[in-house]
Amino acid sequence: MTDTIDWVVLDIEGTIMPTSGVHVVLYDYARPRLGPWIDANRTDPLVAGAVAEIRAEAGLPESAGTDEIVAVLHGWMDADRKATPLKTLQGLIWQRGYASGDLVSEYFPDVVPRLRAWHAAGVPMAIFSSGSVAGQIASFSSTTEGDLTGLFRHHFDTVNAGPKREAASYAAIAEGLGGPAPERILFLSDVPAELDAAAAAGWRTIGLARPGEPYADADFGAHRVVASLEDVEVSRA
Ligand SMILES: CSCCC(=O)C(=O)COP(=O)(O)O
Ligand SMILES: [Mg+2]
Repeated sequence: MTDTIDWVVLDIEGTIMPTSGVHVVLYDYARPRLGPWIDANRTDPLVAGAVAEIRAEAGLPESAGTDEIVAVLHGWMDADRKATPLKTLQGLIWQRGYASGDLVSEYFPDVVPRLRAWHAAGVPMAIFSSGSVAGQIASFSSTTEGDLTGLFRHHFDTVNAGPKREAASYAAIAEGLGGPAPERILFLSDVPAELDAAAAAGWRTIGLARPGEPYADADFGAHRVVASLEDVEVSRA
């Protein structure tokens, strides 16, 4: 089946990048660098704002030091809690990691050929991920397939759109895309609750159930499900 659409919006983890690429490669890169980054960039408004949010969310007193803040952040990563201030700090650290050559993104093998084909066919694409926009752009700038930043016209995260499991976030993204009819936006994600929220906003949805990924055996309800982007056909006509 070919979906005739105006936009494709893609999730990252589990949809185009293996979960291990985020939870092992990127999280392990961030873990030892969080404390030093906070200490070295205390006056950066992004860092100061993130630290204030972490204190508030975790109920830490003003007197709590970097070690206590980092312990909270490690706990959130262990629990895969994608809290916005954590994603802000990770994104800054990853930006540096990609720029220095420490990090290079790797996607599922079907992803880059498919995205390049859609781009060549004039299909507009955007990303909606819990990873910060800064982290997203950095991750597409240095990949095993070269710089892929030109494939995407927009990037959305939990700051400029909202939580991924709330329909209002998808309505905000539609507005950010210039207000196409919601049924002309196709969202691709591995998480059924995200697909539910997109569908509640009137979007078209396809679930990615990739073998070996955490949501491979999940109940996708009424959402169409594929195992690879090779099984997704889109056109703008
Ligand atoms: C450099 S982008 C890393 C993505 C990320 O941090 C993340 O948590 C992925 O979550 P998603 O919403 O894409 O499943
Ligand atoms: Mg995902």
